[in-house]
Amino acid sequence: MFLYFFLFLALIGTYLILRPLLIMIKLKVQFGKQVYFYYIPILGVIQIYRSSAKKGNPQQWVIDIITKHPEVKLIVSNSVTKPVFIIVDPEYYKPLYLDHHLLVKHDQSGIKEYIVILNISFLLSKGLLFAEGEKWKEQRSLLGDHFLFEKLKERIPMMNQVTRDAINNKQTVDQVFQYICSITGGVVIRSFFGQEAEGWLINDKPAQIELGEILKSFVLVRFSNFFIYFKQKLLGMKSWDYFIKFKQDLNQIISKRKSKIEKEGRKWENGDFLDVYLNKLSKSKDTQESYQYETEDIISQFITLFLAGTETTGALVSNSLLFLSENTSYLEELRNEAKSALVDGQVTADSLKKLVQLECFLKEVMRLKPSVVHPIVRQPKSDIQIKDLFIKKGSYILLGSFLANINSNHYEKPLEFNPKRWLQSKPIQIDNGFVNIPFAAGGRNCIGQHMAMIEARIILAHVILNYDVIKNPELTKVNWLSRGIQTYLPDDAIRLKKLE
Ligand code: HEM
Repeated sequence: MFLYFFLFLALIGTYLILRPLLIMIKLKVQFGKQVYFYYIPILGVIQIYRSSAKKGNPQQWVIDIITKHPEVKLIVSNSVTKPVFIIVDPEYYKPLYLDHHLLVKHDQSGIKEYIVILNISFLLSKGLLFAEGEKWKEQRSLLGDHFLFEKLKERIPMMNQVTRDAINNKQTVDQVFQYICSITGGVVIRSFFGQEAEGWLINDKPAQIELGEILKSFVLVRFSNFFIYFKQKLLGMKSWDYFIKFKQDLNQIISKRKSKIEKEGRKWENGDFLDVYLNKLSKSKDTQESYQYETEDIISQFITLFLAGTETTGALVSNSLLFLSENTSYLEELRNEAKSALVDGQVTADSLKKLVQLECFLKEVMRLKPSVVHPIVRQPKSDIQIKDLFIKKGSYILLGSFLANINSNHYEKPLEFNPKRWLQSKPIQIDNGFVNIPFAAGGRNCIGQHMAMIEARIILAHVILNYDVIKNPELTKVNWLSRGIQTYLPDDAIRLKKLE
């Protein structure tokens, strides 16, 4: 009896392990050369990305597939017993961006689980990135207008100031990514809390630096395993009390603004996100609105914007500096453009428009080394049919456009770094409007995209006017760090040295 039970379990186990392979074979029969499949029992796509990362670039395996086989529309692999669909053809992923309600964000490495275990749900759950349904809609409509250029341009002087303060403090820079993130993080903090967060220290370090470190350790747990979590718990490394401490700090900052309003009346002179929230908070108490805002909404949204806006924009600027260190003629060209665009040493709303070459440069960097390679992994809420492709509920989906962006069907010499292509009338040969979408597309696209592009232009203009950008002489080959599978980052590749 026991033997039959064991055999039964073994049969089920074998079926589950082989199930993705059967799906891949079926797709191969249906699509022929247009489907590429890569099956590794149980480990699947995680193992493929890991071994590619060990060779210096986690994305190299997919780049190789697309370079050798531009006809591929779909790469299929597995994650334990589930199929993973990497959708390459824009015609297939476009409907999913447009109808984003068909999919749900997948808790990639148990982030929600950790949040519950650690009792730190205030961190992200109410923020835009992870909220779903009505809660997401409400938050998006509350903040949407404040991310439009007309509103953001009021923040341009602050962005100049934060960048120039950082530059004044540093003669040479070795840790370029961290340095740039201290600027992009500073901009998010100031955009959210205005002057109220001036001088905010966490563990005696500037908040924009320490907060980045804390979130990194959180992300490390997210992308690693329980072992690290317990190690941190048992050995007392990077205590989770940090989270509690900065929640207290944030509560204090919010209370300070509230009492200021009580004393001086509501002036709205700050125009920062805290104002937007406090305004909403006071109104939703008076009226019987369906969604009642609380202080935790504010904290959660701040952490979300810091997480979504700091390293992404930081990676864009750092990656741009690497390309500049490899091509000094571009460096000179962009310096000249920046010099002529600045007004009294400041980038203004008008001078931003003159940074045309710089904008093309950033676009080309994002095409080849995107700050977000894929949006967060998705799962269909129920079985879906996209054209002739059927995807079962619960499968994993990685949406494009990184692979479309390096495909010879869409670009001439796709792997060549050529910012000038963006000055051509038709840089993308076949384009359904979804080939070059570094900020995703549709209703769930990046709310911070204009802010990111304004910031990146301002920071890069100031940095190249003040520093020489040098490739790390000790490095023979640039390795690209894998932060999950999301961000592309050159490992310790550049140095900055103040110009005489
Ligand atoms: C170069 C910089 C940036 C890039 C490449 C980028 C890219 C993206 C992408 C691809 C998404 C879609 C993610 C998904 O659906 O899984 C996204 C979402 C988001 N981004 Fe950005 N982002 C950048 C900067 C920023 C900035 C500066 C902010 C705000 C301070 C921001 C805030 C957000 C938020 C809140 C979402 C979630 C939006 C929603 O689900 O409604 N991002 N971003």
